[in-house]
Amino acid sequence: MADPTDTLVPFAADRPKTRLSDVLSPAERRAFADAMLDDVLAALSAAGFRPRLLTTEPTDRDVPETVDERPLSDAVNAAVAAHDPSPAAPLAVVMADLALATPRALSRLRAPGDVVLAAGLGGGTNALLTRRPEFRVDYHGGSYLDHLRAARRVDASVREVDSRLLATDADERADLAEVLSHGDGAARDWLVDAGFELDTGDGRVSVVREG
Ligand SMILES: Nc1nc2c(ncn2[C@@H]2O[C@H](COP(=O)(O)OP(=O)(O)OP(=O)(O)O)[C@@H](O)[C@H]2O)c(=O)[nH]1
Ligand SMILES: C[C@H](OP(=O)(O)O)C(=O)O
Repeated sequence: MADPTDTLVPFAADRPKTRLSDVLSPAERRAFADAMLDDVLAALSAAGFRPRLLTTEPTDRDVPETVDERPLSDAVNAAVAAHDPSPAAPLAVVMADLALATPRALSRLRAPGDVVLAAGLGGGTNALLTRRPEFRVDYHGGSYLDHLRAARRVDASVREVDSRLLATDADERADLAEVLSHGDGAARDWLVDAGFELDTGDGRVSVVREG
């Protein structure tokens, strides 16, 4: 087993998954976000990562956590600076809504390189690992390309991890079909218990909610 890799897991505990407001109530969005976080933390631990929540408000989880109310990028960059990453002590950042992430897929973040990036659908950055103290994150608004540029600015080598399992984050209604189709953890169970089913009509599979 590789040395435990310190890993930040950003978690918007106070206002999760607003883009799912069309299908979930505020309480349901928090419950679904918690279920996905359960899955991510389990997969990280199974892969030898040492997670620390970077949360907007305290949680009652048995996981080390840092509470930081600042916007996502500011909070993550402060934690990166405090960690001072190096090849001997890399730092990973893995989003809490990667409902399909497996230990095998997450282990690919340990690829060689100064900065390892796993893209998210829609131009985001769902997971990364940095071995360079100068690298800083810039989330939202097509962050994947921003992170490629940020790596170049500090002359950091980049390894890109092409993984459907890491690229799938549950942001919008259409993503729920991916979780129902391919998930096998708490997030999928939550959707089934909430009455979601696959709608296998013509074209791409979507979801319907019974009851
Ligand atoms: N600590 C912290 N985490 C955040 C913040 N915003 C988002 N996150 C987390 O970062 C990851 C990616 O977040 P997004 O998909 O952009 O936002 P989200 O809150 O999950 O969903 P939306 O509200 O629909 O944008 C998720 O794990 C979020 O919980 C923030 O301001 N602070
Ligand atoms: C955090 C953000 O997620 P998105 O807004 O792309 O879902 C990003 O990956 O830059």
